Amino acid sequence: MHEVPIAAEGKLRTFAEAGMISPADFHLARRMTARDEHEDALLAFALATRELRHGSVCLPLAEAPLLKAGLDAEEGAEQPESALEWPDPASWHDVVAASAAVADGGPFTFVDGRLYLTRFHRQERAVARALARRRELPLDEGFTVLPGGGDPDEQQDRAVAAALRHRTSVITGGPGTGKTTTVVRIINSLGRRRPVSAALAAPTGKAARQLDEAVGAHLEPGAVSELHSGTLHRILGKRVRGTDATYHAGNPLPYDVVVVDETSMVSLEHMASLLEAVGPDTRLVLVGDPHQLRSVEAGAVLADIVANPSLLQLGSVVELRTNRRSQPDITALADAIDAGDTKGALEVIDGATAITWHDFDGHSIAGQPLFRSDVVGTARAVVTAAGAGDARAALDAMNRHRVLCAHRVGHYGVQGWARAARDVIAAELPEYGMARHYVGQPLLLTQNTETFSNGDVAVIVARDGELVAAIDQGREPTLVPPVLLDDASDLHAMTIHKAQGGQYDTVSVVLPPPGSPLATRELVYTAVTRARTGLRIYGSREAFAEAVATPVRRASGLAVSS
Ligand SMILES: Nc1ncnc2c1ncn2[C@@H]1O[C@H](COP(=O)(O)OP(=O)(O)OP(=O)(O)O)[C@@H](O)[C@H]1O
Repeated sequence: MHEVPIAAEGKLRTFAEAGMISPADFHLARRMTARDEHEDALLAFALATRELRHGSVCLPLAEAPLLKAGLDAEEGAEQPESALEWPDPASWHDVVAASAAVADGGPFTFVDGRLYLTRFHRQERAVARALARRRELPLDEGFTVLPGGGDPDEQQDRAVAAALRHRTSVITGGPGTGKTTTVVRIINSLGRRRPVSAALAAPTGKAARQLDEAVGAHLEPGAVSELHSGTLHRILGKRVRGTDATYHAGNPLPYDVVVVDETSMVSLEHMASLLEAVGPDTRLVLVGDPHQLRSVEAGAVLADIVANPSLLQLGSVVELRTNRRSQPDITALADAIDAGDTKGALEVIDGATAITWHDFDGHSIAGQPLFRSDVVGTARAVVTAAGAGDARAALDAMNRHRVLCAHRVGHYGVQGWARAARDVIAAELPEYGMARHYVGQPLLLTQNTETFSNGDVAVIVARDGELVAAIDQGREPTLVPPVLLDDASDLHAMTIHKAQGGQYDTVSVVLPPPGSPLATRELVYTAVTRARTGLRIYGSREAFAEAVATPVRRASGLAVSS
């Protein structure tokens, strides 16, 4: 049974009962519109705020009847969605267009059949305008593409050439396709003429650090005069959330080149701030994998640009396709998932040696023999290294195997699988999990502080007879007293969302149950591409097929504008 706002009547009540709008959507829509607002207009406004919550920038009104019950729907709907009575399309359009809420200065904006919250429409226009301005900038023909050190790769050559030639370029590709390698070549090629100042940005502190390490280690001497790296927030000079950025149109970023990694996770709002702050003389290189899960907040600008490359100059969007890191079966599976080819994906799974399928219906996690050996083997290696005080080796051992779940709670979720893992390990390793902190304890940090970022990983190690927490921050882990990590969560399992940007030798993916609103193509793609050499999939074939057939819909005007 879905929560239904008491004040909802008539059509709004029916839609709330069906899980199509939440009480928050209803109240927000009501608060922003007139008391006597037409019922159908109110429905459109409530659906637009719901879609925003789910990551879309706008609601294309004509597509509203295709919407499914909310992502936060946990149980079956009282009213099946199919029984809902949608307003007649033409009169619905007219009623919304006539509402005072979409008039100039109103809280909503209705253009070309797309209904926005005005704030997001403004951000989208700002992104579109900035991209259009940058599309008019001259091409730079004078740079020479430096050869890469590895095997010939035509796409990588094209990507380097595109970034040298165009002020704005986009380099896409899955894990291991050479995105970082290409960024190094771009900066080295630019630096041949004169040393360049460069900023390396990413949506998370962890991704920014990884980029900094991977790129910094391979730059040619003298290629850069200055190299800054950090979260997009930090690079823009936003110290605290909500405060004004140091860099903006009136005070542009002082770099020759700005590289943004993991751009798929950048929201519309952050992209608007970034584009505003990048001056015409600064080269902008957006790097990422548009097939992954999107940003938590609204917008999917990277995917929009890939869907509508005319937003940029011709030839400035390049896709890298050769994965040199992951085992070929895993790459083949990722390709089939990405293509929405369920049958092909299942064939890859059945014929693969590196991938195993395990039917799981929500019962007896601990009864899965491979799960037992995966988690016990990993824990044994972590505990041995941690007991010997070798923090680096303990953290590396943690990357041997990772359990990734779609859900947070329940039998299919992180909670259930982490508990099962702890129990299975504790039965084999004495003292394991017996205290608040113990040798070999794997932790996921959930806060941003001066020392560490949300998403960082740590392990408890023994040093000189005491327990210390070693945070994985590059080659040299940072050591802190465990008490500083009191908010950390147990890392015997983690969500697929949190695993974005990371890779592990072997990954156990726990699919959501059939019918879960979380089951999407991007979720499964993100999960399987976290694996380098081995992949176990726990779930039902029905749930897998359902997810592969369900690409995430994120509506925006950018993807369709010209
Ligand atoms: N042309 C090439 N020839 C040989 N090896 C290559 C080539 N390009 C990349 N590699 C190697 O493939 C591996 C993956 O490359 P890289 O780290 O650049 O990929 P990526 O797309 O940035 O991966 P991720 O998204 O996971 O960070 C690295 O070990 C890199 O050295």
